[in-house]
Amino acid sequence: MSSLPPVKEDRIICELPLYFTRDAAVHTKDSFNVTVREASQEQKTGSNVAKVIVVGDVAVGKTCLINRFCKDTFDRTYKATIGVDFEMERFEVLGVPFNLQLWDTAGQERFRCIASTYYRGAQAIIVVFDLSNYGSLDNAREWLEDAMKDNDPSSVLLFLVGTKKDLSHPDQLAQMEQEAIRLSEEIRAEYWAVSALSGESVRDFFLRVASLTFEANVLSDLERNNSRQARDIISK
Ligand SMILES: Nc1nc2c(ncn2[C@@H]2O[C@H](COP(=O)(O)OP(=O)(O)OP(=O)(O)O)[C@@H](O)[C@H]2O)c(=O)[nH]1
Repeated sequence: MSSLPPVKEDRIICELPLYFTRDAAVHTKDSFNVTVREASQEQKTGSNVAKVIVVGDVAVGKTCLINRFCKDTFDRTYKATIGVDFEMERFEVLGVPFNLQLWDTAGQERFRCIASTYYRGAQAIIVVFDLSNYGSLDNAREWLEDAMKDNDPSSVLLFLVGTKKDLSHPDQLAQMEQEAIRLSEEIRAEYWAVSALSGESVRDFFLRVASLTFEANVLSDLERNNSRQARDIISK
């Protein structure tokens, strides 16, 4: 396993459980595309996969963020996501194969209905806003509430991600980050600031998502096994 840069402490806002979440995940690089229909069927494959949905205002940079990580590309031309797009990314966490299903949803109002039908069963929600656009941070809470409707708040990991860090003037950035950190504390999300253009923090961010979702899956497997064993003992 290659060693990874340590996670910056100042990015860890809320107290998520930390058993083996540091430097644990490795991106195995052989990502693959499947259709949304195939992905929907794959949702039931169990603890070696986590569903992650990416939501946020139109043109905040959701697709670019995913493409920077999955394909190491960046496109300056805006192409709206229609409904949802899907990427499956492979990792190894502590040597164990693990997949992230990344659901890139449309920010445009007219596609919101279609996109929201894919929210159910998310293990992590990434709410994206644009660090050069105050309005997109204002709307982050509404996106989160929408994405939470069909999910269990006690088991979903939340991330608040400010994109386009390269565009922000330092003064504006400081003010936006202050506001974003306040919101992330309130909603118990982990806050990250990234740039898909430069690639800053993108890789660290997704490795963090992989590590935390892997850990959550392992813990819930353990819990299930323990309660099954307890039931077996009681019924004997
Ligand atoms: N400078 C800069 N521009 C960015 C960055 N990320 C995205 N962009 C630009 O912002 C625009 C919108 O990016 P998208 O990734 O398509 O936005 P989106 O959130 O997926 O948009 P919808 O699919 O409509 O919801 C594009 O023109 C990108 O080139 C970034 O980190 N820095």
